[in-house]
Amino acid sequence: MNEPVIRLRNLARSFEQGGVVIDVLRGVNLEIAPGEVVALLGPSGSGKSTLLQAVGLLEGGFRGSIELAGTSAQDMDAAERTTMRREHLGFVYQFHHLLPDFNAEENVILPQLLLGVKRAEASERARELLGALGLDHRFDHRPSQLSGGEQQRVAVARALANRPQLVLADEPTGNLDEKTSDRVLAQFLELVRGQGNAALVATHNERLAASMDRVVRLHEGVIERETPAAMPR
Ligand SMILES: Nc1ncnc2c1ncn2[C@@H]1O[C@H](COP(=O)(O)OP(=O)(O)OP(=O)(O)O)[C@@H](O)[C@H]1O
Repeated sequence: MNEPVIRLRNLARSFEQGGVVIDVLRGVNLEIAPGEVVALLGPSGSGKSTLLQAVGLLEGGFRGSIELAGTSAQDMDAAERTTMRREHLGFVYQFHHLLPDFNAEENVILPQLLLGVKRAEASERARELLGALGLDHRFDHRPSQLSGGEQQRVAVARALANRPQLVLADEPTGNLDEKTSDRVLAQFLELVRGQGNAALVATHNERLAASMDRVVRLHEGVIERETPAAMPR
């Protein structure tokens, strides 16, 4: 079997608030194979965002182990985590977090420049992705000049620009109306599959989840159920 892009072992995270300790993640075990698209379902407060933050190497304070692309995140310092994120991960959030002073194309070019890609090549890649998402006519629009669905599609293009091995999406279309949300998500999944990226997508949408390769359900900080059966370990 191919080496998983991500391997979580006994991942745990607690928060202390007002002297009370809340165990949000209580021993999560999860592996995602290259190119596998996984839905992360669970009631509000079950720890989906916390799990995505851990996998995205965005926050410390976790117990257990995280291996990304065969490398343990345990001993990485902040600079190494940033490099891992840039090289291996793409992020799509509920709110697009695009840079307001840059146009759509520039927002997709920037993460590539940070990896040392030449401007002309980065521009070509940005246009190819934006074009695939139906935004040919929006290259030079700033985020404020785009609709919510268009903004989110630019965010999708940005997340995929560096061909990440794993795309992390946290309720990626949660702030859009249902029809737009369905359309953007379908495009997102099509692109992810077309490029062979693996993805972990937190969502409340059961129908959408059912269209992915695997559904993982988080309940009170542990993975309660997986459909279809988990990969053999
Ligand atoms: N920095 C923090 N300090 C204290 N508690 C936190 C912190 N971050 C998250 N929590 C708590 O952890 C729990 C899980 O939060 P999380 O955002 O991971 O859930 P979620 O499954 O993503 O929920 P939703 O579907 O509503 O987005 C919540 O009870 C939340 O209050």
